[in-house]
Amino acid sequence: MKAMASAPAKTILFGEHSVVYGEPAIAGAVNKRAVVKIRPSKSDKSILKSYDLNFEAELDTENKKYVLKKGKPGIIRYILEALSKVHNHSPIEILLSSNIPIGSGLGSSAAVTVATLAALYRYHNIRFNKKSLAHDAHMVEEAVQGIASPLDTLVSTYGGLVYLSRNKKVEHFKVNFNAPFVVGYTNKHGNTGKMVKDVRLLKNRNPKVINNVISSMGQLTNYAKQAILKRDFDKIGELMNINQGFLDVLGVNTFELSRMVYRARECGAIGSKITGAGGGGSIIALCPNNIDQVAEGISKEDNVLKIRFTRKGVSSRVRD
Ligand SMILES: Nc1ncnc2c1ncn2[C@@H]1O[C@H](COP(=O)(O)OP(=O)(O)O)[C@@H](O)[C@H]1O
Ligand SMILES: C[C@@](O)(CCOP(=O)(O)O)CC(=O)O
Ligand SMILES: [Mg+2]
Repeated sequence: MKAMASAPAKTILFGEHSVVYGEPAIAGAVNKRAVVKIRPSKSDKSILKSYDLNFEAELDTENKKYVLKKGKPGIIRYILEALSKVHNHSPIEILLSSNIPIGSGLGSSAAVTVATLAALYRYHNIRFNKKSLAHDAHMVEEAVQGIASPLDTLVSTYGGLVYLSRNKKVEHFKVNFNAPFVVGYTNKHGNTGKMVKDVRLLKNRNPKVINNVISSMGQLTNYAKQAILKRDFDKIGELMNINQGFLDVLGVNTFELSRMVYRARECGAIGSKITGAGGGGSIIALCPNNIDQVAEGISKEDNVLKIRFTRKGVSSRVRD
């Protein structure tokens, strides 16, 4: 029996970090995916391989440990945590492919987690639905990172452009929002777990100021929801720029992210902001009239990722 599953990356338009404190957020699945294939191992060891990420590890699924043969370990923790929830420790081979830039604010950890869990459920013939999968994947991200909102795993599971409300209700935007966005990413990576913890420490040291900022970010997300429904690009852009200011206040901005944010605006973007946890990683720029100029401007010193929003969430199948 072989099982495979794939899940999309995402980009957060509004509400990263504040969503961790229960504020609303808006994020969309994008056309970059993580693919996980599982089959019985040819030896008595469980093996994890990724040619795309250039790593290989032997997994001790019972003790959540691994021996790294090649590459960087980070993402393995999400896979081991997923295995500890579902797998019976029989020796398996896991092959991970992904075209999502990793540690770049585009939700590679969520996509890998969702795809791994879905492939495992298929492999073990365990019934699941999107609701249970999104929940389990959120638990994995929380266990690995210490703190995590349900946003990334929800979007990666369901696909589409999603509004997550204060009371954790998921609404799918019906608008055709195949909007003119450019994503720029730097070679300096961020680490979500660390950034989320740093924001918490800042908030603990300055509760009155930071609590107000976080609730303003929630308010801003609700204004953005209205602007998206009306396809009012000027308003969306203005709100993205305010959101960027708030993210700077939270301490997740960097020199490289700022460079991309301002370069995008200089080249005609009507809004640009960090997307994801920051501390490195990506920005998103709204540029309805000049995508090419903005992409060219960013690519002078950083990288551009061509994205499209996609309705396609997780997908999975088995083969005998
Ligand atoms: N080349 C790499 N190989 C394996 N894991 C990596 C590599 N680069 C970063 N990681 C790990 O991948 C994870 C990325 O998750 P996260 O920080 O949430 O960023 P994102 O989800 O935006 O990609 C982190 O645990 C990080 O340590
Ligand atoms: C900062 C945060 O809001 C989003 C993190 O996204 P990413 O892992 O950087 O893609 C954290 C979370 O929602 O759990
Ligand atoms: Mg992540």
